[in-house]
Amino acid sequence: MTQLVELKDVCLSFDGRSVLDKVSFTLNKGKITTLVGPNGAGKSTLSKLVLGLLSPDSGEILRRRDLRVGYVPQRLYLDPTLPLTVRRFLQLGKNGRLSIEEALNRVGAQELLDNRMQKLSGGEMQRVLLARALLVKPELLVLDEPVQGVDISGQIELYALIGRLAAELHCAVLMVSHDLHLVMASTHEVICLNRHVCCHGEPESVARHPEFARLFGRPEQEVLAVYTHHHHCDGEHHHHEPQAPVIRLPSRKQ
Ligand SMILES: Nc1ncnc2c1ncn2[C@@H]1O[C@H](COP(=O)(O)OP(=O)(O)OP(=O)(O)O)[C@@H](O)[C@H]1O
Repeated sequence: MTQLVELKDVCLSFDGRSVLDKVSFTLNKGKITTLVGPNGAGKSTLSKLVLGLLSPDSGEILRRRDLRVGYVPQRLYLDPTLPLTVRRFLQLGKNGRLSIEEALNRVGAQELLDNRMQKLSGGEMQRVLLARALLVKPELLVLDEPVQGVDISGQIELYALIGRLAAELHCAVLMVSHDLHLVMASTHEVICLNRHVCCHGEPESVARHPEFARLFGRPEQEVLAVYTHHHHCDGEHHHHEPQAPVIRLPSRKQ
């Protein structure tokens, strides 16, 4: 079965204020789905519904039985005075399906094993959080802003890494992102959310959708080149290379 989670007409209010209205979509094995939308659009809330941390007021969420889920939360508070190494941090979440070493290897962060968590750079921290999410050998990865605190080239690398992990583990990914520019090359589907689903589909079609333009600005206002990665195989080596922009998108205006 490729379908892992299905949301049907999900609604949720906080204190009488509607935050999500009739949201429906499915998450499938091997597919990366990205939620984009402005601040307060309900992206994190929707991720928590998918994870089962919140329940909808109405509508249905069908999850495959015993689904293994890895989660990278939007915020992680670490006591700056706590002497916590990466190894110890990962041991706290360990459940034995993947070793700590293998999880770190998969995210290219094996050399961080004995580093202090509080001393990690933004990109290193995100890799360690991804490694923690991999320990369960997830069938679904839920990543709430997995590139936050990372510079542009680091973001491109992280998105490429997430794409590789989804393919290697053949897992579904639900990712929250603030914008579509850099995530485009690594996602199969985009859901543009503003409390309801404004538009939904392949990244190129969402980028051209009038609702997306209304939320994020018009292409003529300011444009940003989009990174796309191309696969080159010369028989021995497999490369991922940044290429010239193939599509120009509006920058987000708030
Ligand atoms: N536990 C809660 N109680 C009350 N209101 C909440 C709660 N959690 C979220 N909200 C509200 O729900 C709305 C959606 O919040 P959410 O964090 O899901 O948005 P988001 O799209 O992830 O935003 P951002 O991009 O800023 O992270 C916001 O107005 C927020 O204040």
